Amino acid sequence: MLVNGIWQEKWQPVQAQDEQGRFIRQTSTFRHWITPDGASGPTGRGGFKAEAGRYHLYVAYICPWASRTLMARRLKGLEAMIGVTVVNPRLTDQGWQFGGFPGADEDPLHDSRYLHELYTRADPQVSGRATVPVLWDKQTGAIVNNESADILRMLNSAFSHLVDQGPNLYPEALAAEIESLNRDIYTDLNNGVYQAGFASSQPAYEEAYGKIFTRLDALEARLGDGRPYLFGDVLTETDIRLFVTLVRFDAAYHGLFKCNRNTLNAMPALHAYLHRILALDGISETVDLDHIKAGYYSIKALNPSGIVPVGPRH
Ligand SMILES: N[C@@H](CCC(=O)N[C@@H](CS)C(=O)NCC(=O)O)C(=O)O
Repeated sequence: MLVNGIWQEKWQPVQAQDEQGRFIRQTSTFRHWITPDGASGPTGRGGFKAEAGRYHLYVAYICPWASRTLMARRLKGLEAMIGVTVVNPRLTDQGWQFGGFPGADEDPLHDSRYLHELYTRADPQVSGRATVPVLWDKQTGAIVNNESADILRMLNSAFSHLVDQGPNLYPEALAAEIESLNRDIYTDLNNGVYQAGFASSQPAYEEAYGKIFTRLDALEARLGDGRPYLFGDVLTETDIRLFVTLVRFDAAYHGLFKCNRNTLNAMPALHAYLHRILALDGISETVDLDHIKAGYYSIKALNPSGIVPVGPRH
């Protein structure tokens, strides 16, 4: 991680913990918003007007948070508006690296070697983790935002006057229900799997494991009434937020993170839901199982041998 703009060599991919051994997720540093006219959004400062070709997304296919933004970019038809660069799935002691793995890109904008160089380019005094996703502004050389929940929401609406495509991922009429289910899915699943995987005590692990499978059982029942998506016929941002965890479940969380009561194959409604979303136009291209497995299984603290399991293949 970075402290006052200096990369810390003793960086460990295991994140902060509380006194009971529970994993604690760090907060994001850059919180500006792209808006149709450049006015400021709910957080951060203004000056980031929606314009074709001005912004660039840095992502990792391994990363569920980054994948949210890739999915939104695809669903909203923004590929021609916003470029994408995919980092190497294996975290190094310098954090995310460009190139050096099939499907990983070099940095097309600054020829950086590591992602943290973008953070210090944007703010020479920055402190914090150099995480993906990063939404970069080519015009001012700034990081607009590195919080996937914000990016997902701004991609839904900021460019609609330029490209009118895809579902409204955040319909006003569902806002309260979306916020509430987002919270449950984040706590129990998106972050819950990391809490299971990075727990450093038996009770912390079991607490996370319990939350994960209670939530999966509830979602299996919810989808069991035949609805295609969580809120019925329309796909929302909540579906994206659930999908990114489900699509990694059997390949990474079941084995490496010990979320192993069952695989998702054993939950028919969730399994069908996962494949329904995967079959949407362009979505399978936002998922790369080789990156996902290589990335998660390169976490030395959890898998010292670095051996990557052969299965599952899809
Ligand atoms: N709050 C961030 C979290 C992003 C995040 O944790 N990304 C991970 C990859 S899955 C990362 O870049 N980790 C590197 C690090 O923590 O140094 C978001 O949702 O955008």
